[in-house]
Amino acid sequence: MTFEMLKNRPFLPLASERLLLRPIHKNDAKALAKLANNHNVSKTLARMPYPYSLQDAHDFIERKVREMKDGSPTLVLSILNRTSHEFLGIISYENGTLGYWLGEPFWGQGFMKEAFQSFIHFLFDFCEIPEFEISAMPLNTASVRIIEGGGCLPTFQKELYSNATQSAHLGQYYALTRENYWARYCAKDVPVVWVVAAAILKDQKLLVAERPQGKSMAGVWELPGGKIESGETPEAALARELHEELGIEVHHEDLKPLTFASYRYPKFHLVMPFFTLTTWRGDLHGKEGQNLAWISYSDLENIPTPAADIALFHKLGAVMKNQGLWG
Ligand SMILES: Nc1nc2c([nH]c(=O)n2[C@H]2C[C@H](O)[C@@H](COP(=O)(O)OP(=O)(O)OP(=O)(O)O)O2)c(=O)[nH]1
Repeated sequence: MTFEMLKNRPFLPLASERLLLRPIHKNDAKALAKLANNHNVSKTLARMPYPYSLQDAHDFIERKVREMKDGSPTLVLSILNRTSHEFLGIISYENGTLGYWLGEPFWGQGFMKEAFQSFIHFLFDFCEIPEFEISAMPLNTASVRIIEGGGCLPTFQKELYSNATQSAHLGQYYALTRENYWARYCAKDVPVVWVVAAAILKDQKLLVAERPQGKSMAGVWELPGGKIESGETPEAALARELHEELGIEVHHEDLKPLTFASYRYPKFHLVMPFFTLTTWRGDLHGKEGQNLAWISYSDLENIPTPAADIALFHKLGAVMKNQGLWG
């Protein structure tokens, strides 16, 4: 996928343990202005003005939303608390350069490290960017730790002019290539986990299930399915899982293979054959107390999904919308 391909498609929010990253939106203006109007935040940033008014926030958001719509290589995402949806800050990629800031009340809790990891993984994996550049003022030690801890390598030093302090400071520049990122990310051997999942479609809607509390990735919405047991075929495993989870009977001939995911999570490598299903027997209902939802294509921008599913949902959208099976 490239930035051009993100155009005119729903942007699936990026979910991590505590955070949600999604494109900046005009409703963020008030919270953004409140957090940005803080000299402690803007003094180590090159372009942020101080004081920062509500009008500044509206202008910034309007400009960035327009640039993202144009299909330019720009992603400006709001960092939100995944549960409360409170606005915490911004992370962005614009023409090869990454930038971020976090509101002062949220410093010192590892939020930016988490947002940074989730965002750069998406940029290298899904958007296939070849590399990015990032800079920080060395006096911003928290930021330097995140950048260096993320594997970025120092390139050169240059003066950075801070709008807020109206003065120039020494800036350290860094870069990270896709090749170096993957080499580092994949350096550790992790187990391969085989999972099978289904896109169940009815009346132009897709069924998704919320991962319950207590499981990994709790609260994200996934496709029904589960782990393939030893000796099982993907089809048999899916039929078993759908019977256990949804009380339906599915036969081999109901299942149409669509694509598969091969996705590296930090602790395991997921391989997930992915089938579509439009016919089954029995009354479909959640048998394990899980929340279920029938969603349309545009609803995707409002539900967090496992990172591995983002590409699957796009593929599903491309195929099923054409066939008139998903609206
Ligand atoms: N069922 C399903 N699982 C998915 C999807 N996307 C995705 O990354 N997964 C991951 C989440 C889990 O780590 C694994 C499925 O395991 P599971 O649902 O059978 O088992 P589990 O949650 O009890 O296992 P675990 O995560 O606690 O290890 O695959 C998806 O769309 N559907």
